[in-house]
Amino acid sequence: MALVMGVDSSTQSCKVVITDAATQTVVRQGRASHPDGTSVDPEAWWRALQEAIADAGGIDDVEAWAIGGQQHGMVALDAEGRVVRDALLWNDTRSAQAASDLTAEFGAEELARRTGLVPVASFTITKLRWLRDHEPENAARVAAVALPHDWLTWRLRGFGPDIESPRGPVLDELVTDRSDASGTGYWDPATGGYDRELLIAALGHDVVLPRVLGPDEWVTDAAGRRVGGGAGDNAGAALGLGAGPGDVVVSIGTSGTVFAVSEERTIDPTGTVAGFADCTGRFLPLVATLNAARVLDAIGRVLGVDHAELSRLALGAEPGAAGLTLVPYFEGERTPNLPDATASLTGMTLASTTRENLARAAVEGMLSGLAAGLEALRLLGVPLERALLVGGGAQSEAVREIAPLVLGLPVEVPEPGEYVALGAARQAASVLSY
Ligand SMILES: Nc1ncnc2c1ncn2[C@@H]1O[C@H](COP(=O)(O)OP(=O)(O)O)[C@@H](O)[C@H]1O
Ligand SMILES: O=C(CO)[C@@H](O)[C@H](O)COP(=O)(O)O
Repeated sequence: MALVMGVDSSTQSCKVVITDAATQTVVRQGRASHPDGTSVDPEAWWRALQEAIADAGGIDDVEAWAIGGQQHGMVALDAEGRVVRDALLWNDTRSAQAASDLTAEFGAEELARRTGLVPVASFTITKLRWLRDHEPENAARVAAVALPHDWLTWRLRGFGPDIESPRGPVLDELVTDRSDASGTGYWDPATGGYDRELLIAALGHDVVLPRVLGPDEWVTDAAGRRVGGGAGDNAGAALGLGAGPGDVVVSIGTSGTVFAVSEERTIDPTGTVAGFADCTGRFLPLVATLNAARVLDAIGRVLGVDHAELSRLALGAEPGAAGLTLVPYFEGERTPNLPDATASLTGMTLASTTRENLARAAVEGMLSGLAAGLEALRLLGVPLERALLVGGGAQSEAVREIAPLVLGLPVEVPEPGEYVALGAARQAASVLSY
């Protein structure tokens, strides 16, 4: 039996699955936590990856691997391969002004046409502009820019700055895949090439960027094993789920995302739908919100209850929560683009202000952002027949029951599983020709 490893290095944790390459059956798995915060030292992800691999029983018997991960984070490296500063994550909104500046300089339509994206603070290009404007000395030291999954792939292949990495800082060995490259804001989904003019406009100078591996391309690690190009986490989930035409994946993790696999690339000059690529050679129109599973975590904390009790409370209230409405912009918001917004609770009367209604308003408010995303996909002509609900928030019974009402689509909840890591494992199996 040939074994392969797939990884999901997500916002909150690192998950590893080791599967039978022929059947995709999970043989072993492991996980480790990531630190909180929107600005993180990538070394913490590297330690978590090693911990999760150890938790999964090691990879000595694995023949190929691939890593999926949270998208967009800026991992800036100097000429020696050292990280220049903590990575700015997809949910760090400090680059909101940089996003507006870049949009003003090039125009939303042109950027959507050239990259599939209209900049918001989540995208890597805005983080590079922020670095140029706010930390010019750090910006000047940047020799390469990678994304979280690119950097971890590079480290696990045996590259890196220190004696721990005997293969040395070979920046040209950085690789990525189409899906994550398409979230940078300086990659063109039409040509599959980087848009260096935009990169230079953002950072101020040219740098090494990871080579974009095609769906069946692979590199090797220090042990000679095949390594796939990996994936952004959403594209990884689409692959792991085997999502097809008519399916829309609704993922409730730290981010809320709705996305579909499409044969055609999408261009949305309003910026609501990101015109990402997937990791199989197709496209992945996607809408993302900054406020998803943590909305439930926050309201659970306020009510002093765990997830199970929060769910029970929410299901004890009527639809509409007697008019209590939570607009859950706790971390600002990305869709709609309101980086400085805060959350609000309205419709409070003596009658409506109950624990049950507050729990229900949290679930309904969080899902409403995703329903707006579905509508935006529908307006772009993406066929939507059923929703596949995944991510940590999908473990909530209340979310599962209320989702069809708010989303207005039949909702299927696949067997609980680490679909991003499973997608990465599927890619690893395919580079072994399974
Ligand atoms: N039963 C549950 N009900 C609601 N939320 C849950 C439940 N179980 C886990 N979560 C939440 O799901 C989130 C983690 O989901 P995950 O998809 O792994 O996130 P990410 O991919 O962003 O790291 C956490 O915020 C966690 O509290
Ligand atoms: O920014 C996006 C997609 O554009 C997010 O989906 C990130 O990729 C983080 O994902 P999770 O860790 O929340 O799953």
